[in-house]
Amino acid sequence: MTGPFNGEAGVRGHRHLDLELIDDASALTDADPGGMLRATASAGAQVRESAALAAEANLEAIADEGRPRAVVVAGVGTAGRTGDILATVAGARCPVPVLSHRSAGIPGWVGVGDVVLAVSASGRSPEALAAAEAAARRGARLVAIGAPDSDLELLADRARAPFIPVPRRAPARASLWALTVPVLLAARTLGLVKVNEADLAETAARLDLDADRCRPSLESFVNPAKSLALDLGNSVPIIWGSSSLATVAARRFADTLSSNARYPAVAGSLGEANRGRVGLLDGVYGGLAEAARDIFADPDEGAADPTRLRLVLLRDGGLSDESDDQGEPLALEERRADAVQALAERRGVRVSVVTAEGGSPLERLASLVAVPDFASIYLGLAHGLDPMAVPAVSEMKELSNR
Ligand SMILES: O=P(O)(O)OC[C@H]1O[C@](O)(CO)[C@@H](O)[C@@H]1O
Repeated sequence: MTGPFNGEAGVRGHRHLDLELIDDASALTDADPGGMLRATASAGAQVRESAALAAEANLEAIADEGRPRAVVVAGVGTAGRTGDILATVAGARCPVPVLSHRSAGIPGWVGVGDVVLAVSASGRSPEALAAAEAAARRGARLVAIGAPDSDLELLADRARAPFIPVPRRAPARASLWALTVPVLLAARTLGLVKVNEADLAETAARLDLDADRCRPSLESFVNPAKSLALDLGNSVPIIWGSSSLATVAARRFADTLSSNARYPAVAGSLGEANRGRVGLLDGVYGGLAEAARDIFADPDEGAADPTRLRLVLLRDGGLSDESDDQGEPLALEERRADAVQALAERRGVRVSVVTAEGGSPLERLASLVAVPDFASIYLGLAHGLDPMAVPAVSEMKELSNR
């Protein structure tokens, strides 16, 4: 079926990629009525704004009792991703465990001596609310991060816990940076992560620069997000990160591909994939599909192009300390990334590479997130989808809350 699909739940879209739309800035704006492109372009501003908002919260209160036993970041979806970001930015040298907790409440062992960061963009996810309540009840130190005037703020007030507001900007995935910066700054107050003012300023500047390079008025041959979207069109993306930092970016890309473009994606760490999932390159959507493809076939004569993988390799290349046993040596990560590219190319599987830029881990992460974020939106728009509204998510909430 290539025509538009109008489902019961207001699902619209088409299987083919609308190549003309991609390079028509005003058509792109019309196809994005909720302003997802604009919201995503605010990433740099989010970093600056949330750093200022965090400075106004009384975060020092959580440092009075000294270093915690563990930090639990409680939240789901994008809010949950901020815990992964904290863990990777804190790195292998982080003196205490950092746990991303993605279901309701908090683990049984959490109590006095631990810190719980309850994160929810809307300030009303049952998971984050239950975590905040449980943390207060068990005497753990609590910081709440979410929408102002929300249930979460109320809970924080009641528990006399610091609250950092996240200006409302639906949907949550468009607020990644507004959610992440308060999490990092709370952890910095506890002495767990090194993020200084220059790192924040440079990260914000990097996000601004990438938003400019990915703007709708810039055509696909010079716009890295549009060209990545075109690379991925009608493929099954496999996204592997070369380092732990790049793996967080890979998982974020899978999140935005599924929500903005409604594409399935396999995402993970190359360090782990090379012991198993790398076998996908040999399989029915990998080498076998490439071998069966007739490059001279005329698509107008009904020759079906098999569904194929597209490998997206997120390469970090950041400085890692090879003088001790903290984390993996950079040379090994780089060798693995070169190897998987060679493996894909030998099988005819096409590869897109995004390479991190910048000095600090936060800026490098930003450089691996920004272009893929925009690419997922352009890909959704090219299929006639509204990247902002995901009917299946609303329908799921409605059906499961009955
Ligand atoms: O950050 P919140 O508002 O708690 O929402 C959690 C998740 O739930 C969703 O709103 C979907 O229901 C996601 O978009 C979001 O990441």
